[in-house]
Amino acid sequence: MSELPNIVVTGASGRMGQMLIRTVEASGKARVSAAVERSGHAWVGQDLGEVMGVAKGVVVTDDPLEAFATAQAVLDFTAPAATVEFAALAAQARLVHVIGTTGMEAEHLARLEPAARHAVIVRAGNMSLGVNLLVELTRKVAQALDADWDVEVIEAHHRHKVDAPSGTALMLGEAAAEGRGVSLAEVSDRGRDGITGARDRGHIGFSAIRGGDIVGEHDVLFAGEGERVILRHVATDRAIFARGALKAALWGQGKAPGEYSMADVLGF
Ligand SMILES: NC(=O)C1=CN([C@@H]2O[C@H](COP(=O)(O)OP(=O)(O)OC[C@H]3O[C@@H](n4cnc5c(N)ncnc54)[C@H](O)[C@@H]3O)[C@@H](O)[C@H]2O)C=CC1
Ligand SMILES: O=C(O)C1=N[C@H](C(=O)O)C[C@H](O)C1
Repeated sequence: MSELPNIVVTGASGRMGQMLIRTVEASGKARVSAAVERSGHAWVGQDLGEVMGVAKGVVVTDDPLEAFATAQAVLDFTAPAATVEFAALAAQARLVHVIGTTGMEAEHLARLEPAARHAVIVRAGNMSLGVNLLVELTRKVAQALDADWDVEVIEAHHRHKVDAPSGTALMLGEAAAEGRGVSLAEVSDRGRDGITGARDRGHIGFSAIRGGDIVGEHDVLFAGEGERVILRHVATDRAIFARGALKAALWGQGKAPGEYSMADVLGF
């Protein structure tokens, strides 16, 4: 019997699910004890050793309750409706729930609150070290520059991405708004089209590009009169998100119940 922490990966067959399984198994710090997919998915009932060539003996299940029963953490990069269901079950089992899922609306976030009263949740729209550093830099630059500098967050992702702006773009927009001491909800400009009128001073704009296999690129543009400052992160490998998620799962062990961010995990 292994002494390593048991980790469940939900959305096992997904782009991130597969990366998470490989990262956990290669880490030597934890083991994949269960893998969950949605009912009806072709992977349900299959051994990971057969479908992925790693974690032999782990049979993909569509029963999260059973999967969570013997684990210490769950890495969840799926979809908002699934994530809120997993949060309730993870709280019952007192697992650390690492949530990478983006596109969460207010009603989804509200459903995390009762779960966070009983268990540790670490949630971030981006789990990479570089992006979380960029968030801190964005807050600082926004603090230093006044509203004569227009802030625009520009992101690019692969053609399969279903939500926009990206979770990362929203984190960056929030950081810029915090730096300026304003509420993002009041100054956010999303999806300009047609005769929009001139740009409002102090607003924070968002633009989303979707195409090909782009892993994830984010620019925060501060556009002033006669000069521009651009902060940029480019992801070339999904392993950066998986490494952050595993770090969060290990960090969360023994912490008091509550919702935490990657900034907490990284000590920023
Ligand atoms: N926070 C971060 O660092 C990152 C977050 N993401 C986010 O992670 C999410 C997933 O991204 P991808 O892996 O690219 O998507 P994907 O579509 O490749 O994978 C999602 C997986 O979740 C599964 N799923 C959906 N509902 C389920 C349910 N009820 N039970 C079990 N499995 C279920 C799907 O079958 C699919 O295999 C997205 O919201 C994305 O934005 C992606 C990369 C990094
Ligand atoms: O869907 C993706 O792929 C990604 N999603 C996250 C987001 O919405 O920001 C993180 C990363 O950019 C990749």
